Amino acid sequence: MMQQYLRLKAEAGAHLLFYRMGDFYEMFYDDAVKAARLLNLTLTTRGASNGVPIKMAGIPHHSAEGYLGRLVKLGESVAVCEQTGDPATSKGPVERKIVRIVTPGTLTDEALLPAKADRAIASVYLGNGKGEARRVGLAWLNLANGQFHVTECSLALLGSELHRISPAEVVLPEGIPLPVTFTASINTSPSWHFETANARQHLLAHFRTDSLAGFDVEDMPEAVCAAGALLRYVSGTQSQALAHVQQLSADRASQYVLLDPVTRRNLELTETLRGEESPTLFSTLDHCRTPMGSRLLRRWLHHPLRDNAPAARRQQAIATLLAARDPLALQTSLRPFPDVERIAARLALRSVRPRELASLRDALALMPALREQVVALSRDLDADPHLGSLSDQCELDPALAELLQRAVAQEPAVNVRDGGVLALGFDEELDELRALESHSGDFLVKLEARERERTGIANLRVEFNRVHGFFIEVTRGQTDKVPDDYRRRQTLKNAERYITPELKTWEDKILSAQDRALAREKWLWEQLLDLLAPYVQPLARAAAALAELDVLAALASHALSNDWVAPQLEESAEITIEQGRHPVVERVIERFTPNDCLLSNTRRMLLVTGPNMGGKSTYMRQVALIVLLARVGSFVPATSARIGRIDRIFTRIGAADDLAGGRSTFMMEMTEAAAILASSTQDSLVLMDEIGRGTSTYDGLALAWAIAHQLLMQNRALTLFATHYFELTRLPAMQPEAANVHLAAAEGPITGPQRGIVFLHEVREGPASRSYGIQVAQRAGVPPSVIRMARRELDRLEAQGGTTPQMSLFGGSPEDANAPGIAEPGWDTEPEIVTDPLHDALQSIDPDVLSPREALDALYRLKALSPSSS
Ligand SMILES: Nc1ncnc2c1ncn2[C@@H]1O[C@H](COP(=O)(O)OP(=O)(O)OP(=O)(O)O)[C@@H](O)[C@H]1O
Repeated sequence: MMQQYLRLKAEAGAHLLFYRMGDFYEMFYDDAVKAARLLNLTLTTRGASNGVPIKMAGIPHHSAEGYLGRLVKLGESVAVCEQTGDPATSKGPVERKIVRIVTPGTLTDEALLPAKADRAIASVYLGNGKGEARRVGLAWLNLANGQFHVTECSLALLGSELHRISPAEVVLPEGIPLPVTFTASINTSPSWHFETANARQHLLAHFRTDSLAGFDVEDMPEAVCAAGALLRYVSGTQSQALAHVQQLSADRASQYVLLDPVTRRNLELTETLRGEESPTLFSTLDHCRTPMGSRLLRRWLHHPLRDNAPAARRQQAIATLLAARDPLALQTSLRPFPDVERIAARLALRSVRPRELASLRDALALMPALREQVVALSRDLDADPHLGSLSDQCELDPALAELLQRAVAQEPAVNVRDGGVLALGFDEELDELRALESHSGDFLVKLEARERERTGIANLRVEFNRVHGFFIEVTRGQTDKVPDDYRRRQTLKNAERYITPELKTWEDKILSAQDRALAREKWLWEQLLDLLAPYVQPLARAAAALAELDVLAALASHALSNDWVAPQLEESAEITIEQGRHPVVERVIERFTPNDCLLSNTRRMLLVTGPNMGGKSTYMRQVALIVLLARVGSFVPATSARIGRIDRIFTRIGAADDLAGGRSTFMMEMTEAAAILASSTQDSLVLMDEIGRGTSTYDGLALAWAIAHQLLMQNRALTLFATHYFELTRLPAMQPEAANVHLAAAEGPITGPQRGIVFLHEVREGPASRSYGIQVAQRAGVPPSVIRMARRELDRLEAQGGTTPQMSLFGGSPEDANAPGIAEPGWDTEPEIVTDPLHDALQSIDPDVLSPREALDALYRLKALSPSSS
């Protein structure tokens, strides 16, 4: 047996091997140690190999799904091996085979999949070029709905693309590490699977075509390599052909508004910065009634569209639903629909469950009414072509509904192996076998009456149990009345159990009828799956339409209840928002103050100033989210908005240490800024929040200045630049394409909850007049003695005028910011940094090499340079 195990383990490779033994799946050697640790199982031993006991851990087969789910969540893959031979006829160990491989990216079982999120598997293939010329091919497959995509990008964009696709598992050629940081389960395939000829051949064989021309991927050689290898890997994990994977679609970078990983995180699209599920943009908008709708909404939010036409189609459909005041009615009609998308996929993989087919049957009965509802909408309102085409997509051959009606039991059992899943009348032979079973009750009652009369034993009973089958039970006091043809079957404390020739004959007949009925039902089920196979593609199309209707209705109902409007989509990059709100924050605070935003060809940068807690970050994020929503095709939280074609959204907001990646806060900040400077264009929206604050004031201010300069003059991106450096507010005076705005605040009462400062959260033109840092600190509960001291220090610094590091950097004071005629650093030249002799002297000291005497001298020198000593 161990030989057989070792052969199968070699086949399973790095995957854990669940080795079926009776009612258990056993794991041995290192697999047992690992599984025991991950699943908290008891580690035992069985036999020995070379004198060393073999480690073993096991799980009951009936609870395997739960354990599989836990392992997959931890990023493990499992090869499941079953007994395929008949133990009765086997010589030696019964034949076993690996029947499926469960990996994090190839799940299709409902119990293991999250309902509202996709779990795709991706493969990455690195081309041969160098630097920018090096292309990366990416392919990804969502096995639970059959969608198969490819794309190509530069190495620099690989991280962004992986975050967009968000696969649970990545497959790489053996020996090639993933060249970017990305959290997923990593598995490998032989490198030759990725070779062009092999990969193409595999794809052609799968799609049964002579060329890939029909898929429009001929100009993506690296992606084709990745796709071929991926399909081969995934096929290897399933015991079925991937019949539902019928299309290969090319994603082109120009289709979507590009969002880098940091921006996806900062905008809290589907996960908060703390990694929670809500409140996020997705959790706020997810009024979908079906899981497939929720998954599509999630995909839409991560794929804002660059072109206006497809976004406008969605917007128009939402407007149509709103004009008919119908989103709620449509949502009510959608609610009873099951997850048709995943049912269609499992149908293709022949792993569909009886109850799923029953729910599909019930859903199909509702389909005509739903279609009529959508058609009526588009007809009443001068025909909305998009809604019309979604309704057409939902049209299915009535033969499908009829077949399911005929075949599937009204309330089928959970598993086919339990029987009772096919409807009465579907198959004559099955009905006869079942009739035999159901008549058995009658027969037994009659037999019992007859035997009581024959033996004179009034309390004689005919019964059945799983272990002993049918028997006649006689209490101990009556056993002397038992006739000769009774054979003893079992002795209990107070009774004897018997069998008679007549009862034995009956038992054989019934049990064989049960077996035959089960076998017949299993066979018929397979036939049914064959009959349903041609409907997989139409069902997948209908599921896609249902999902889209669900998302459109959800967005419409959110727009209706929150007063959102349809943004006008423009060809040129511009952002005009009147009375905009933050879509998530407006739901959680009572009175949200709306704000405008204007960014255009002649007003490309807004320098946003204002106190801490004033609302700068909220304002910037709300602008980005309104742009993103508009590009998704949704309505937006504003009284009016005009949003142009934006190619990318970049954000540099706050910063977290990347301790795992070995980068400090400041390093992260600069890495992100570098990426923005390298890639933003005049069609990009850039949010920069307090860049440069992670280092000394001089360095920080100088960097912030230079970065703002570059963004405005070179990249020419539409930029919101929040800063506490007042010096930057001078830019507009020198460069009219920049403008100052600030978040207004007012001095509050000395005491009470509003003490020190009142935040108005209102965006006003012009720079902030002061920073209110001390007032915010006071509100935060910094002790009064510290606040008093800070105030004194501030008064002293202000009295000195122009000696704060910020002011000295560029000369002059912030009050002069917009005053004409002041000598400014040349906009086109580097800002001149005025140095501080005390600071310079300090910098030149290296304490590690000074003798005590030299240290004392240095201290005197510094003291002499200090301003207060003069
Ligand atoms: N427009 C608004 N209307 C009402 N409340 C708002 C508005 N904008 C922000 N707020 C509230 O003010 C709080 C602070 O906002 P935000 O974090 O945007 O300030 P900030 O200026 O970026 O602060 P810091 O500079 O300290 O990061 C938010 O938690 C929010 O509740």
